[in-house]
Amino acid sequence: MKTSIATVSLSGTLVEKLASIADRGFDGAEIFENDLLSAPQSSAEIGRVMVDLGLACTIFQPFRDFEGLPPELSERALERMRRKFAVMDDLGTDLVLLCSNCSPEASGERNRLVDDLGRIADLAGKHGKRIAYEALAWAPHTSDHRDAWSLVRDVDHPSLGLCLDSFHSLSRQIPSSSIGDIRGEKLFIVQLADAPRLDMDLLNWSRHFRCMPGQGDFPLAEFAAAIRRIGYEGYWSLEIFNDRFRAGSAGQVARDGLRGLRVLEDQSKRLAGLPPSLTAPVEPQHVEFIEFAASHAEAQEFSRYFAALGFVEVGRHRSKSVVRWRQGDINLVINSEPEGLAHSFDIVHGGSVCAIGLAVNDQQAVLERAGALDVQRFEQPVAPDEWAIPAVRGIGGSLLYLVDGSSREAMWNSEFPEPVSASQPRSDLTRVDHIAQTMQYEEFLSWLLYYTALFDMTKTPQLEIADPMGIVYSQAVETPSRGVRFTLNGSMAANALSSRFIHNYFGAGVQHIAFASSDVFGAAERAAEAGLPMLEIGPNYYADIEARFALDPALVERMARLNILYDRDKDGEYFQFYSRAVAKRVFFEVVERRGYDAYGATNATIRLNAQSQHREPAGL
Ligand SMILES: O=C(O)c1ccc(O)c(O)c1
Ligand SMILES: [Mg+2]
Repeated sequence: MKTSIATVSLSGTLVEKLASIADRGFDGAEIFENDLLSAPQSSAEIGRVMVDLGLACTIFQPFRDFEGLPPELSERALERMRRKFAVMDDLGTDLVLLCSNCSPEASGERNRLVDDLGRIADLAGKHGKRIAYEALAWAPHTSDHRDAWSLVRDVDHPSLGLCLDSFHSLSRQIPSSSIGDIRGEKLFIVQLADAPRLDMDLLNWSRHFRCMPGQGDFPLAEFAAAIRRIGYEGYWSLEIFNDRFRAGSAGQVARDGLRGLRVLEDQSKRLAGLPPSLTAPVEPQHVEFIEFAASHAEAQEFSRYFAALGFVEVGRHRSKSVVRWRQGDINLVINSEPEGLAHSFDIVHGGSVCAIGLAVNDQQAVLERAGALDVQRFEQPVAPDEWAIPAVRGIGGSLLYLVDGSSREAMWNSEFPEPVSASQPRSDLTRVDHIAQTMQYEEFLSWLLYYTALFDMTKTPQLEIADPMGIVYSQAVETPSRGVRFTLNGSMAANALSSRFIHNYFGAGVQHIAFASSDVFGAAERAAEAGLPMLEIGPNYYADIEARFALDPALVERMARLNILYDRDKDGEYFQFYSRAVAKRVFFEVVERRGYDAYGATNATIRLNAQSQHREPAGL
């Protein structure tokens, strides 16, 4: 697959954009005219920069408002086009993008459109140039790629072809099967963008909300597969108009773009019956362990919470200052080593989660996919007799260990041989239900793509949750069998809990951990008795759910006493309670799912308000 990205997708000056694009490994770049107009370099100099960087100029764009104009305007537009050909010579491209006409002066009369497109194609041909005609979704006359194709087909000129842009086609829900009618050699360029499904006007949706393949809701794999089936051999070019991306790091956006493109390449090849280009994604089975970095004092605080929740310290590492707590299938590891990654993590963030271990049945497959998708591998020296667990970098510099599902018992026995406590863990908590990670709003889509690209995981729709200090965006990524679930949270509001977390914590990280229980009432009862600092929920909530869900008053009374929250949907019922936060950072949740598959989003507002009671007066 020949890859490209439009310069309009990234932040920075034109030369910086091109450097980031080349750095990440794209084959080419679309030069957006505005970027060129505002650059201090001449077009010839930009052309040389691209050659030096090894980037092809895949297309020069856009050229607007040509076909269907009154004759005198049409002549002027032709002259404008002629001048652009000189710029294209400097840039080293023969391809220019012509957007369907949006001018109020344009006619939609078909014969005129065919004639005009024929004239501009002739002109291009004389200059050795080619024109890719694109139907803008909001254009008054040609807004559908099927219409654009019928014009291109009827003009039937070697210098006129089509540009397919997934945004314009999929925002209008044009069936991708219609691409089958296009002749492959007449498709001059493919532009790709994903987008969230939004109910808004097409132009603003396109100019502000496009995102990288895999970050939105469009059926891009079908779109791309249909293009493969007609034998398209040209560039696949990302064209992402998004305010957030243009405000963010060009390197990160370019990396995510290429990551999304590689995944799309693989998915579309599989759909089109071609050999896949990536190792198939692996479904992580479950969370094998969660590792906390903590000083000795912080370790005591964590231990107090763990013990109250029914965990027991079952082992000490044979050579390191690391202990293992256990209950059910949950392993919590506290690392208080005076050096190494956990220690650096503790210095930066304070006691917190520095690593997560996911059990997988094919470590090698995950590593291969990580390598192909530019996910950073983490390697550290291991002692000769130490169990080496491969890891990749995750959120906020934390680690994601890939634990071999078949040898995990042997791993625990070898690394934590010493039994510590004679007492048995309670059986209130069975497994890790989900892990909530909080990040800057700007990183949100990036981490969403990280999980869904690397693993066999899909995302739920994005939710907006009302924090008393602003809106928090929340979205989950989960495996098909729900063995692993992460919820991602980010906010633009400076004082929302998620933003206070990032501020307090110096970066993105795990904000809470939810454990599954098959007896949430018993678990809450015993945790409270054992002194777990509970998050208290006010009485109005309980009056409301009793009425809203027609619940038995005796049950509601019990929930109120134990601070248990409730939700119900078509699938089933959800019960949940929360601890207070350890050192104002990480907190714990216990959930019982009775057929329910979501995360109690309506209760998140209640929880955020309850937590906001504990906010420090300074606003932290
Ligand atoms: O929003 C626009 O005007 C615009 C311009 C060029 C494109 O290729 C496009 O898809 C949209
Ligand atoms: Mg486009």
